[in-house]
Amino acid sequence: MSQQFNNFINGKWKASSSKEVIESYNPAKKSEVIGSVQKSTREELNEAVEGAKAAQKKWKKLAGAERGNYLFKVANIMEENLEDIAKTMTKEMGKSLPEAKGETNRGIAILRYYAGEGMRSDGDVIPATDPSALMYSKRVPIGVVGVITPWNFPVAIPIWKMAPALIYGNAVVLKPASEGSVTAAKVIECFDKANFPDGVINFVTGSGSVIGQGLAEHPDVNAITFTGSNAVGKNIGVIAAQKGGKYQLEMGGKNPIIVADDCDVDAAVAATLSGGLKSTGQKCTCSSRVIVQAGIYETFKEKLLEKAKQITVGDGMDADTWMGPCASESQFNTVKHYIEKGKEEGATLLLGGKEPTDEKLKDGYYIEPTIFDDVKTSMTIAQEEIFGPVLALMKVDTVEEAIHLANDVEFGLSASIYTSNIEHMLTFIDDMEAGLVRINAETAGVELQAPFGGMKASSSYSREQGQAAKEFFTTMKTVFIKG
Ligand SMILES: NC(=O)C1=CN([C@@H]2O[C@H](COP(=O)(O)OP(=O)(O)OC[C@H]3O[C@@H](n4cnc5c(N)ncnc54)[C@H](OP(=O)(O)O)[C@@H]3O)[C@@H](O)[C@H]2O)C=CC1
Ligand SMILES: CCCCCC(=O)O
Repeated sequence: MSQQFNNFINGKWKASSSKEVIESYNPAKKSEVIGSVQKSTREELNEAVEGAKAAQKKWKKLAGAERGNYLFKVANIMEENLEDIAKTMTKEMGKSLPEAKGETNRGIAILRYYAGEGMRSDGDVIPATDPSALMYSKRVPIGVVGVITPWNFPVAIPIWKMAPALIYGNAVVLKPASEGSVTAAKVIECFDKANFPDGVINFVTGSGSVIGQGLAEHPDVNAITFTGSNAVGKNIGVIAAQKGGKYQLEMGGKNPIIVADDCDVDAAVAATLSGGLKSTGQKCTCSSRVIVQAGIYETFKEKLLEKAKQITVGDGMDADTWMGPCASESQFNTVKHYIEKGKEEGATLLLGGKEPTDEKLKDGYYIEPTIFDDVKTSMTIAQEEIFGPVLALMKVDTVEEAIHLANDVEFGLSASIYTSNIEHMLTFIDDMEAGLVRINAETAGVELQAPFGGMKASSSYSREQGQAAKEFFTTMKTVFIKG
């Protein structure tokens, strides 16, 4: 059943003065509208920022424990609505229902993690040279935080930004991706039911170029936290820097998984398919380059193809679906463009590469699991983020060559190696230019309590999640008191 959501501004759900909405379609059933949100104007955005600025002055004065209780309440309310949120996610962006439930549970766990932060140390006592004086450091909030999020994790990413922002005393204005806005609205409903003080939480939907850009430009938005494409992220960083605001950018990835001769080949095959094709390859941490040592190449390739052929593609709501559709028509067209590019540039198409022939799948944005062989590092499909179910196999002679190739892209988010050799592991940990380096584990699957973020073009080098989030969502005062 299609649901229309208004903006949530200053504690009230309000329609936009534009009287226009953005409809969200089910990528598994192109004609099905699953819901709609407001196509908001700058005026609505300004009203939200103004409310956030006023509310934050009182919000920051609450005890951390009291702020934490609000987050605990949201977590409990989300738990009661888990099924509805997850089904909305699957229908809005195609992720399989088990993955959507997993993501929603992850959001709940993140809320509880940061709720606890309200009772933990927020500074250090530092001995002053004057023995009669007291000196200490104290973390304080930034003020109003703009949150701009993508469609691929429409619950977890908004929460892993909002929860730390809120617990450390900031107020927030969330602008979700248009493709994931109905799901995000369901999450905001849970925040609403937790009865936050008016203005602490704000939700304004609309096109990125109007509302997203407006958030980045607004002089009263003190910090912007963004996850999405490099093109948009870089633009936000420039705008934020020019106005003197803080910014945090998590962007694309072109993540390698290295398969060494001495590894558990079945485990490497499983990790390549799971890390590369789960969520239809639409995670910034998905594997897309598979760099395999010559000695195991043929065995690995044979096993990979055998398992890939067993993957069931279908509607994320169907229990036997392993891989759903691309999240949108535009993503579907992007993936098809890169597949054509791979063929044009001389890669060998081993598997897939087209829309499934199954009649049941005619009405969705489905692409078969796709595997290219003979991929050269200079090829477009080896260099650019496809964000779809496409794997590029590359052969090397040595692990040193593999690591060199793994680094031969502008991105540096996540990287894995499958090996039983400790020397290879240690060299990989030291030499791999990526924010997440994983041994005998797939490239996807960050844990909420650990720092998350990339290097090179993948990130602005700030880190999210775990204790690292504190660095971005607070600043430090040094206090000196003389009796
Ligand atoms: N690293 C990652 O985690 C992700 C990477 N990507 C990459 O980005 C590509 C496009 O995906 P998409 O989600 O559209 O990513 P975008 O970068 O286009 O969008 C991310 C967010 O930014 C908003 N936005 C768009 N334009 C602007 C702007 N000028 N100023 C401020 N905000 C803006 C979007 O709003 P709106 O949706 O309304 O346009 C959305 O909320 C993918 O194909 C993939 O390659 C995408 C998602 C996650
Ligand atoms: C923005 C991408 C987040 C990836 C989360 C994961 O790999 O589980």
